[in-house]
Amino acid sequence: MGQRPIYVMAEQDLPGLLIMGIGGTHGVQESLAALLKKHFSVITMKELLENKKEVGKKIQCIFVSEFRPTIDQELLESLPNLKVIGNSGVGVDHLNLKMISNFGVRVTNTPHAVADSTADMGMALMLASARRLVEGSQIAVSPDTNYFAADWLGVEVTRATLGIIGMGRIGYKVAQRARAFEMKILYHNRNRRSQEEEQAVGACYSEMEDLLQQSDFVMLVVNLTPQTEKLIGKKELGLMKPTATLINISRGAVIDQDALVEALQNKTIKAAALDVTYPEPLPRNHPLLKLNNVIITPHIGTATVQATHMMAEEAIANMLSVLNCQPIPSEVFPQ
Ligand SMILES: O=C(O)C(=O)CO
Repeated sequence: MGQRPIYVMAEQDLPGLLIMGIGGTHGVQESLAALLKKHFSVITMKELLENKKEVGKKIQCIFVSEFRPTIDQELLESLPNLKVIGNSGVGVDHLNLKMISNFGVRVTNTPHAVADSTADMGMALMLASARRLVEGSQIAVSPDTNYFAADWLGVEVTRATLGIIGMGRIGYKVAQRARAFEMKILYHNRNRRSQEEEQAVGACYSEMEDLLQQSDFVMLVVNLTPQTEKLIGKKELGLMKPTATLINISRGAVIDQDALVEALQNKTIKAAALDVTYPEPLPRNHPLLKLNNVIITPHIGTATVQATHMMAEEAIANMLSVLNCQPIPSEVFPQ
């Protein structure tokens, strides 16, 4: 087959792309915008709102940034030529997939680009909690210099038991990392991994109950769906060891937060390390913020230079596939 000619399109001929985050471009760094501009005629929310009728017609794609903005019926009605929403990130719980598909619009996500950075975050939270990094850092910079390491004993992650709930791409990457720490790895997932995949990381499939009872660290890596909402509640927390730590890198709503506060206050479990909460950010008077056995980070699982770029690249590839009627690498369907 001969090589296809490459057409360089003039900017005005590029497909219109609306970039959505807070305030349109906010959160989409300059270099990212430059990357998107290579393939699309980039339109901000401000520009759309200034001239909905004319600008709305040009938009064929929406790039949804990590700020997870709301895409409602009114917006979709104003974009008659919209074909695809390219979500930058794997979780699409902020999108009403059924409503969007009723408009004949495809949704794509970026499961490959997020996997390493999110798995790293899970490990970082586990280590930080086990070794009391946040408390240690606060002590080290406090006016009190009269402290002893023996007062700040942590626990070792090495050779501890890790229970991974959700063994998709990210969960599996966590297992690969945990193997290097010689951890005993249990996992629970809708679908069991193949024997080869289990053996490659030394992970054993486990029922939820057993996993919760045996693990020193329980890490949540599931998607938020109606089936996983409040997956971890009072009963599940009650099954965990009093010495165990709960780590969440999925979505806040996967945990019944009131039950978690109670479990942490009553020392039903030892600690929690959360990159995600419900809502985000938590109200400043939320009881979780007052507990010293909790580490909370502001949903930064994919907040790395590399992941941000890879996510944009994966989203671009997805959106261009839709526009060019080619197989779509990562399409999300309504359940
Ligand atoms: O990819 C996502 O959806 C994330 O939230 C990563 O933290």
